[in-house]
Amino acid sequence: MTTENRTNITFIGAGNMARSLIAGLIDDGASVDITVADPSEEQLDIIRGQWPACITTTDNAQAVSQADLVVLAVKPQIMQMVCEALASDIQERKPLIMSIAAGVSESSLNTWLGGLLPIVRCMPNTPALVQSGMSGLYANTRVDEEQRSLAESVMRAVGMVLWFDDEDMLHAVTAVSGSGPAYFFLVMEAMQRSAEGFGLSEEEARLLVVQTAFGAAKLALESNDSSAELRKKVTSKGGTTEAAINQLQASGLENTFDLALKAAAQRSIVLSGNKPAIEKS
Ligand SMILES: NC(=O)C1=CN([C@@H]2O[C@H](COP(=O)(O)OP(=O)(O)OC[C@H]3O[C@@H](n4cnc5c(N)ncnc54)[C@H](O)[C@@H]3O)[C@@H](O)[C@H]2O)C=CC1
Ligand SMILES: O=C(O)[C@@H]1CCC=N1
Repeated sequence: MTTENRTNITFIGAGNMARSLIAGLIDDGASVDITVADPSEEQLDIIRGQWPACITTTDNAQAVSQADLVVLAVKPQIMQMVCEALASDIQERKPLIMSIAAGVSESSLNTWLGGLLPIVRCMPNTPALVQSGMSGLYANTRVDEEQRSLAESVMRAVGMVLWFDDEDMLHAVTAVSGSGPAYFFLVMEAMQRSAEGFGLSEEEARLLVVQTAFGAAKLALESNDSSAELRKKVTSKGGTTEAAINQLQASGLENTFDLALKAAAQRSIVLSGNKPAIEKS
């Protein structure tokens, strides 16, 4: 922490997810000073344009020199190279490390960064951009209570948080909520195309589809009913919804979703290079 009790947070990588988190932290009025490092001036220009108070640099090592928390927000494929290049600077200060990369294990991060570090792995999702994110978190044993609450407060600024004691469960979180927004967007795309096929304009179709998706999600969040019970309440016997649901079920929707989520979890397992419990069951 700095003397004024402000927290120095450094983002390594200024892409979509980093921007979602920065937006949430700034909108939330969090007491933080943010530094962002990225080799792309184009990416840094977006940060400077949207949040002039952020310090930006193309030098990762310089960016971590004052950090209390380093958020690793680069693609999994380059994480090893980025971490190894930062190891000596990180070892000097030993800040809390938070990685948002899919499928990169805590033990790999710890090894690449020189060892004995407090590390939180986090799997957020893009609705963090509108402070409606869902994040799964896992902390290693070197993370103390203060660091745990720092990591949680960053992610709470952009949505809801669930902690897991078993790191392997982050494969499931990745498959469900990390990648999940894309599944709903695909359903919305399909509904929009079909709506336009009825002769509705693009704007009319978009409003009907998106507001319906929002309303369904809000109702599911606020209701005590399960999704199955809420669905039954829309479905009149012999009515229009039943006709649609019968069609969706006949074409194997539930099985397709099951296979899709398993493919996402499997990809997360492959990226991490190990065999977690979720695969053994
Ligand atoms: N997009 C999503 O929905 C989610 C992504 N994630 C994870 O977040 C991480 C970032 O993903 P996105 O933001 O979508 O990717 P992105 O491609 O938008 O951002 C990655 C950023 O890293 C920068 N970069 C490249 N080399 C660098 C280096 N050597 N040092 C510093 N920065 C470097 C790139 O210029 C780019 O700005 C990934 O590990 C991904 O697995 C996690 C949850 C959801
Ligand atoms: O597709 C990906 O690999 C990342 C992780 C979860 C969402 N996007």
